[in-house]
Amino acid sequence: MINLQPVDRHQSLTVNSPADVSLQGTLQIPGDKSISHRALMLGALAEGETTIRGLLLGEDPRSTAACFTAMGAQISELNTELVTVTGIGLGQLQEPVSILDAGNSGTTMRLMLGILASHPDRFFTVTGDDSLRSRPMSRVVNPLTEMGSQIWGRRNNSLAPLAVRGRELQPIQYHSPIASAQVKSAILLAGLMTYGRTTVTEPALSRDHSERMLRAFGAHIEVDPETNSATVTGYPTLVGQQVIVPGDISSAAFWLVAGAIVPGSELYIENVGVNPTRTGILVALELMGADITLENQREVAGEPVADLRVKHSNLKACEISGDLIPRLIDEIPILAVAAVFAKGTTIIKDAAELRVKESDRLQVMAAALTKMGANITELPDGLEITGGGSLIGAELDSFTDHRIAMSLAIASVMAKGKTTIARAEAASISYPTFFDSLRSIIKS
Ligand SMILES: O=C(O)C1=C[C@@H](OP(=O)(O)O)[C@@H](O)[C@H](O)C1
Ligand SMILES: C=C(OP(=O)(O)O)C(=O)O
Repeated sequence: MINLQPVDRHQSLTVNSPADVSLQGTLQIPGDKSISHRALMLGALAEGETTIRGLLLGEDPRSTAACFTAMGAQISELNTELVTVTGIGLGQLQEPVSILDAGNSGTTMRLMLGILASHPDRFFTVTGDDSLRSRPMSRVVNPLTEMGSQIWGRRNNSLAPLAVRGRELQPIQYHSPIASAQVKSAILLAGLMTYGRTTVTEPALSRDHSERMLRAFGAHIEVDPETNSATVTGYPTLVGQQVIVPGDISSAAFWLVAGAIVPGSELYIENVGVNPTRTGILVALELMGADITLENQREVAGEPVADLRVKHSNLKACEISGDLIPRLIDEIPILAVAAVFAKGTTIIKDAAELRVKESDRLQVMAAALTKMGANITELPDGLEITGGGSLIGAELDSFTDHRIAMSLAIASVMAKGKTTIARAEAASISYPTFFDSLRSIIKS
């Protein structure tokens, strides 16, 4: 029997688990977080009305909606059925009368900086929560400064709170040192309001939702898959669109791993976005020998979608590195849990980026899984995990990181004894109904 105590704000999750259960059922997962942010932002910048179906109702898109409402976009009440954004047209954002708050959301802050920097003569201030105020913004501030923007902040303009005075910018050809969709998107969004052609080249391809959606809204976007570069031509007319947001594969990842590691399980996960720049989790789990099938593959509003079926299987270790990392960057905490139940030693490397997410995810996962009895070593840029196939309950903390809260919750289902996860409510950043869904699939 698993006893999963309810999680409310500021409460702990308690799981009592002798793992004599399996996971069974059909799951609908919430909308894709990356696509939700972009639909709200482009809807605000476009002319006319944008409709969004399937928006993620997590805290992060709520932060984006609040920021753009403060700058004059009309956004209807947020719900999953239908959200309407009445855009105000490219370059027309109003100067907000107060500080813009990106909350916990790196995507909101970084993408928005590109938009704000290119709005001449407006003044903006941007902040976020404790976690976001410690995350590096220089990765977007530097290229935007190269384009001529004026941005000030703590620690040599690299940490929020930030102040921005919008200006007419110059186009650049930027070679990003990191594969980051947030960096790429911030520059492309700045390039929308910059005469000429602005190009971003990245060392490996990161998620391409911005390129797809910008094109759908009417921007001129060229991509070169040979060089991983994307170019935007300034001052297009953006026209409101009908966006349908698929389910978030980063949220589905928790069920894919849970179904794979809990004996006797079978889960069916409907309506999952399977954009190739996001399917690294499927590649990694396939390398580990997971039993996952893609059904009903289709295209919905410019994004590939499928239903996923996962059944328990005996996993084996694998190596996850290189160009695969940006394709599964947010799934590494839950992949570490999978590796605990895989035969052999799994190596995850080239993933130093995890140290500057909502928490230092390498350090936090290594410490939490060590406390649960796993054989895990923190590497400078990754993790080394020798699968032992068993965990014990422990007192854990999410460190207010949503991916950590959910990864440890799945680990706790497989742990013998009682696990508590403090600040488990962090899950609501990207998956407000996560614990209800977990409760619904536990069968004893
Ligand atoms: O562009 C996006 O929507 C995102 C990009 C990724 O961040 P980086 O660009 O920092 O890798 C990812 O971790 C984040 O959850 C969402
Ligand atoms: C890193 C994440 O998001 P963001 O950078 O938008 O805070 C995430 O969702 O795991």
